[in-house]
Amino acid sequence: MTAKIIDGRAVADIIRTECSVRVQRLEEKAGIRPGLAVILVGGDPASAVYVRNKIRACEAVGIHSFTHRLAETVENDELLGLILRLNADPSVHGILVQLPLPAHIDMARVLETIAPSKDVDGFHLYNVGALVTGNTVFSPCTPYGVVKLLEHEGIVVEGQNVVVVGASNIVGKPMALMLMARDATVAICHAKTRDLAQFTIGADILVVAAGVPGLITAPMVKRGAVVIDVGINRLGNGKIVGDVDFVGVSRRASHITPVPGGVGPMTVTMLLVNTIESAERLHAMQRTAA
Ligand SMILES: Nc1nc(=O)c2c([nH]1)NC[C@@H]1CN(c3ccc(C(=O)N[C@@H](CCC(=O)O)C(=O)O)cc3)C=[N+]21
Repeated sequence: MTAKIIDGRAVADIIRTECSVRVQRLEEKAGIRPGLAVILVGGDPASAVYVRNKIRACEAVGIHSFTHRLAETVENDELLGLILRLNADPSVHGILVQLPLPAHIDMARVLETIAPSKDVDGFHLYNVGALVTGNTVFSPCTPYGVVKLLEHEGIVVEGQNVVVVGASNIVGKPMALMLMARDATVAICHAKTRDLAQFTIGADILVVAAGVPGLITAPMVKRGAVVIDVGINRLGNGKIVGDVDFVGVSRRASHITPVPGGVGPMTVTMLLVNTIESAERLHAMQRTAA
């Protein structure tokens, strides 16, 4: 068997076109342009590239972007003060603080200061709780992107055995919750899991977000499985690879996502979707209040 390669850029393009239409409609009906504020602390080159990509993606669909670059040495209070001002700014519908943050910054405090109604990453505890209980406000962008990729490929989740490798707050845990909400049977594996292969071999759908290049090899994958690779690892030679041995696993899986060009472009796209949804929701709330 040779797997179908799921083209994340193509699906992202379709959704971005839908985004442009929604932005235009909001402009015509309500005179509102969705706005996203991105806060970047420090000069990490990878973060700078990601932020630039997010800004470019916003502009392409007509979302207003506001970038705030703060020094590596910024004090907690200054960052928190900026967030409070953005919370109160009616032209801002989404606030994203690029992670990771420098060690002296209290990340939990930062995430809890973002107004839940503008938390387009879905990292605020309120939004985490909403996701757990099935009252989702904002789905975290990467797992949301995976769900949309599966939908676009016509891959049924209900009743399937899904294994998520990686238990981070940003990907693994919300991914498991979102798939449970869609009636999959979900197991989560992590760095302390004994005999990882014993779990992965049973997966109809295998989602890998461990950050370990080459972690998943062909013998660990069931024939005909759907394999979603969330990993992004930069090797010594500058090459970017996922967590899955793409060539080997392609011979066993029915579908596989490449890196780059798989989940990554979807992450940015779902940020756009969340920002537009936020603008629509905040606008509807203001009308109710008026
Ligand atoms: N508050 C916050 N929210 C985030 O969503 C967030 C973050 N912080 N910190 C960093 C991670 C990483 N992330 C990616 C987004 C897009 C690609 C992406 O577009 N990748 C392309 C290009 C890969 C490349 O060439 O580097 C691809 O996979 O095809 C990757 C990674 C969002 N993150």
